[in-house]
Amino acid sequence: MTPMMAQYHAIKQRAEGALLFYRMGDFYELFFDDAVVAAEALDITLTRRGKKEGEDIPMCGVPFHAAETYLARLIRKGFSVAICDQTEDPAEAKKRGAKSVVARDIVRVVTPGTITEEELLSPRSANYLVSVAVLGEGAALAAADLSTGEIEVQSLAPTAIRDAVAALSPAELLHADPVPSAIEDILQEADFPLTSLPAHQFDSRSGEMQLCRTYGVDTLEGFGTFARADLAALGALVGYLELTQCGRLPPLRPPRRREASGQMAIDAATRRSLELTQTAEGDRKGSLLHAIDRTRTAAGGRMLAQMLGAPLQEPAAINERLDAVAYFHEASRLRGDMREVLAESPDLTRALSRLSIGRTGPRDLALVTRAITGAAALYRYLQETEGPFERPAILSRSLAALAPASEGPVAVLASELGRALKEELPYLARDGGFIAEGYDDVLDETRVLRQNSRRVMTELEERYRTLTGVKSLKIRHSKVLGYFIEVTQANAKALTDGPEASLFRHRQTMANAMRFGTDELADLDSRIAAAAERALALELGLFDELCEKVLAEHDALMSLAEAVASLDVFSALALLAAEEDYVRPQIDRSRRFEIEGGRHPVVERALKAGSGAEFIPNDCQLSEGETPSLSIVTGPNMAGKSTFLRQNAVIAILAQSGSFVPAKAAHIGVVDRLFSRVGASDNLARGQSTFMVEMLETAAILNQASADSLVILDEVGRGTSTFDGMSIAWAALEHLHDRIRCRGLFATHYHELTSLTEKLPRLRNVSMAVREWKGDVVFLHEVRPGPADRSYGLAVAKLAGLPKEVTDRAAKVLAELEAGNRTDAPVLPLFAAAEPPASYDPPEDKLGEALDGLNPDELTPRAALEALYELKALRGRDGGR
Ligand SMILES: Nc1ncnc2c1ncn2[C@@H]1O[C@H](COP(=O)(O)OP(=O)(O)OP(=O)(O)O)[C@@H](O)[C@H]1O
Repeated sequence: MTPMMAQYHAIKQRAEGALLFYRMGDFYELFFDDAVVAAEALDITLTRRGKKEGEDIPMCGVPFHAAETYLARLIRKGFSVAICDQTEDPAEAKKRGAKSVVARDIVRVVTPGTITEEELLSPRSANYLVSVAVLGEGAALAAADLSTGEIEVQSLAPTAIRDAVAALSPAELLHADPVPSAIEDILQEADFPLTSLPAHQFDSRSGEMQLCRTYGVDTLEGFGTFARADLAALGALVGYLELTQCGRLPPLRPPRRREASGQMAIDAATRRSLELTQTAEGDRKGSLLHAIDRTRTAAGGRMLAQMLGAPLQEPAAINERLDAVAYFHEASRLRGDMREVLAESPDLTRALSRLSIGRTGPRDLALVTRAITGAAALYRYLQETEGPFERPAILSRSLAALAPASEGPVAVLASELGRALKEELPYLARDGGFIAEGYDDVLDETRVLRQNSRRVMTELEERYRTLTGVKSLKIRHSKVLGYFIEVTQANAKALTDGPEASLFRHRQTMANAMRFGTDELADLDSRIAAAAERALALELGLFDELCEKVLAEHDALMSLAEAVASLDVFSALALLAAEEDYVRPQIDRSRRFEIEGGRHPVVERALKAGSGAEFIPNDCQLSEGETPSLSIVTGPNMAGKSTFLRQNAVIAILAQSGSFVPAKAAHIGVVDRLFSRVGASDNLARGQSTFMVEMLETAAILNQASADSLVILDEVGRGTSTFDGMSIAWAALEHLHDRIRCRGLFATHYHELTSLTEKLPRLRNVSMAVREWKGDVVFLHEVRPGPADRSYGLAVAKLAGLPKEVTDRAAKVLAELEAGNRTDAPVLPLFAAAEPPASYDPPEDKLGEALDGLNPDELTPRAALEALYELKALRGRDGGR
């Protein structure tokens, strides 16, 4: 093996699972399997270089200058790449002997979850590296966004991991190897890159030490209290960040605790079915987020996505947000002014992260300046405009965070950066020429010589012309020769044989010209070169100083960036409300769900863009006074059931995220958990039958929903034989009605279910209105009280273009079946066996009633203890009910 290959193998071993980009001259080369994989993924030529054990060594390479593009493609495909650079000057290596290899080392491992480059990141979504730790009964998720320096942790039960992971939608997930059994399934169905780390990296004790090391503290007490699983997840996460960044970590903010308890719980299946932030196909376009996003900054876009992904539960917190939206809703002039500033506001958060890891350039400094001046303008608008009502708390907080942009060190920083930087800036600091004239005296002096060189040269040229009498004599410059004198062959004699011949040294003979040098020129040349070098060194020094000055204000700038994002979000939501005619929802702790004239933002938008058809608004009432109720929705396919179901879930999410809602009026008692199941067919890839998936999901709902939940089910039991499916749907409805007593919407094709309203007092029937016209159906998309009279399946089949023979024949079969059914009413096998009581009485729930009668806020500790004894006793009597 050649010494270079030996070095390659030693380094490759340390790269673990990553592809190794091995720097050779102007290329990053890949060898062996890496080359085969990368050539295929990048669609580049696979060549060979040398042999190992008689076999050709496969190789492919990407040019150093274009490496980022290739890197981006590999990362997008889920690969990790270890960048191995030369760590010494090749000249140094030569000194050790002609055959010695240039020292190289991995300088960074680029993985999907640890990228910071603008080119690799999507500006409007967070890029989360997530680690999951399971320790016995406890589990934790830690998540970091390296591009913003944010890091957070949440403790949860192992059963809650799936939904929490879905909420974060990770760019990369870290887990222990061997895989804890609690997460085996989650990993199996993951559609994001997974990285396994040896189990010892998930050790809570060493995790704690790792965190203390990273944050430079002796104890973590100042950051709050952490469970063992938290420490394990955080420790593994931070350890991995350090490993991949090879020690160059941005200043991470102390881990923040994500309080899942304050949020509306939305499980993974619900997120998928409602297409909150992406469609089933994984596109942003067509998602709810896309339909409502009017933000103008990338950070605002990320904040909105975060809010929509984690709606709140606390009415006070929700109303605080709604106040901010209402403020901008009314103050349309202020909103317009601010949004013009926002449109020009750059992504300060990500620039700060790049600055702190040194992956930055002069343009990021200019970006900081623009961000601060923009923030100052926002501050002025907000401060000086008299609003429609007293400034809401959120906006007052933003105002306070923006204040430093107009005075104090941050404002000083902006003006200093403004003075320091030129208008046109190079991408890299090492290209030089970015510090403005007049900022630094020494630099200016150094530059004078270079700037004057043109004048000095013209003077010199004139002098040499007089001396030699050659009018066409020129002073020119080339990379190889530096400055030189050029005359035509014919004129050369004047220099070689003239009176001043001793002055001129012959340097080069060209076809038509002769080139000469003089001591003066050589001297000037080296002074100019030295000055340029010195100027660059000075500029680089100033660049570092400026970066340090920016980082000294890191925390203030981060708060500034957050305030700008928040103003963007609330003014964007206000604009949305104004443009799309949304209304402020009334939010409280009741169990009401009353929507008047609700609409679906995405379907409405699609209709507008497509046929231009009007969206028909529909009411939805899932409560009677304070008591929750359920609705069964019937009607033919294509009549708009799914849309109606989803729109109400979406309205609840929007409202609790702090947005106005697409409706005429809305009164919603906060929803603690939202379940939505609309079609389960897309899970077939998991290798489970549609029916099995549906049952698993229905089980999850029936086990987890509470009286504060909102449950939306579309055609449960569809994937099995009619009677089985109907029986299950029937029993599930009863359970939701009697035991859980939640709010819910239930779409079904089983018309038999509509008769359940006779037995279940808090169940209603609604249906999608349809008109028949000359044998064809016309969908009115209107929700009306009462069940649908029949299913119109045949009419829809006709609409879909089924051959006429088939629909005619089907009509005959249907008529026969219906005739048969009339004499022979269907018996549901499940209930036929169980003989359901004719008049249905919900079982008595003494324990529940006793609980309902307690108000913890009014109890003394002693009374509480007594109440607890009573409840225990009741449970004993109830036989466990
Ligand atoms: N309220 C509405 N106003 C106007 N058009 C609507 C409305 N609701 C639905 N539509 C239109 O009808 C189409 C079908 O709606 P949707 O998918 O909700 O029907 P469905 O009854 O659930 O059908 P299926 O039972 O086959 O799933 C939508 O794509 C939309 O174009």
